[in-house]
Amino acid sequence: MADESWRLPSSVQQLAASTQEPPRQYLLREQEPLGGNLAGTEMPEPIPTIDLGLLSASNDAEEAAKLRSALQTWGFFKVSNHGMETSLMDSVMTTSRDFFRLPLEEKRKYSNIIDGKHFQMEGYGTDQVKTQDQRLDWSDRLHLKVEPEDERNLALWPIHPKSFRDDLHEYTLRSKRIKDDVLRAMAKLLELDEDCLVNQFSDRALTFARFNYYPPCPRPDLVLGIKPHSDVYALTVLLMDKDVAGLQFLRDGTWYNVPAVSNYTLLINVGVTMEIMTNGILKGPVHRVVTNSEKERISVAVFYGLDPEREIGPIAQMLTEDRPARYRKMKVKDFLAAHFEHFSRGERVVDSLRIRSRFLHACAGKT
Ligand SMILES: O=C(O)CCC(=O)C(=O)O
Ligand SMILES: [Fe+2]
Repeated sequence: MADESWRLPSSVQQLAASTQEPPRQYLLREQEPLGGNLAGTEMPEPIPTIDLGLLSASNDAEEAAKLRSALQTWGFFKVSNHGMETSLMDSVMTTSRDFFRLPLEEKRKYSNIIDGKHFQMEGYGTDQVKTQDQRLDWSDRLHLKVEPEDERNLALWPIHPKSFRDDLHEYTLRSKRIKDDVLRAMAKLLELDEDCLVNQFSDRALTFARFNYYPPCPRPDLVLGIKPHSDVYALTVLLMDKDVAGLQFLRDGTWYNVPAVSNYTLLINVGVTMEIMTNGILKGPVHRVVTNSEKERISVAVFYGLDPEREIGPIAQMLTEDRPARYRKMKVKDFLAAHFEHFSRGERVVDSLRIRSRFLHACAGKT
């Protein structure tokens, strides 16, 4: 039988502890589609920061203008005055760190590989390896479905550290309020009904939490923590490591470093689902994570997606005669499956959904 062991890469954390030479599958190729130089450029301005309290309580015009500019220029921004206590963010970070410090056998109880061979989206491990020549990321992760709540697979929710489950539950309740406030502010900017975007997320909508762990890497010049991608869901709320930087966003062909700041930061970014729903007005920015030779790094991402059983496509209120649908409709679960195929090849799923411009012109010409 053919050797299929390449489908089951070892934990990167374990690899990092035992090697000075990352294996070939982790190394950047000569021709990288989105640039092989991993040293990013400093952002030309501080990360745009939106006072969410001010924006949602009084619809402050200055904050709304800042949000518009952040969305147009970067597709991501930091939120302040968001109602999430520092102690909760600290707890989530500490619990995440404690989880990754557990012995491998303990973490493997939550493995994303079933029966030693089948990959599932949820659980502890690495990304799915689909082809033998796929470039691998220098990170491990724990990926959990948080909503719908009745679909939580608690067998994959760690019981050590003890506070893990409660912290995650509490954290995602708070994070949901932030997501709703951001969606309302975005709807206003787009001149939609205030609840138009919030209402796209029914009680069957998906929420995932992903705990990313990047061990120190002996070759940060050649190895990425996460390959370039746009997040597939609608919105991401990212809790960043306050001590170690690594995240970079691509803008006009340049990779910009998101600096680490000394207190906990919640970064919000648009994902491809939102790009499609807004008919391309909002863009899911491409980002990646670089590695660090000395320090480990942790981030916690909460992803907000739609009900997998519904269709994804531009929302009706975003379409006009001058701006017909740019993306074809598709069932959300098929769209997500297509995304994971594209991601493993370092491509963006949204490009495959685009309605070709010739067709667009033909539609625009119709009365
Ligand atoms: O670790 C980070 O800062 C970003 C992680 C990320 O891009 C993701 O989980 O999709
Ligand atoms: Fe991401």
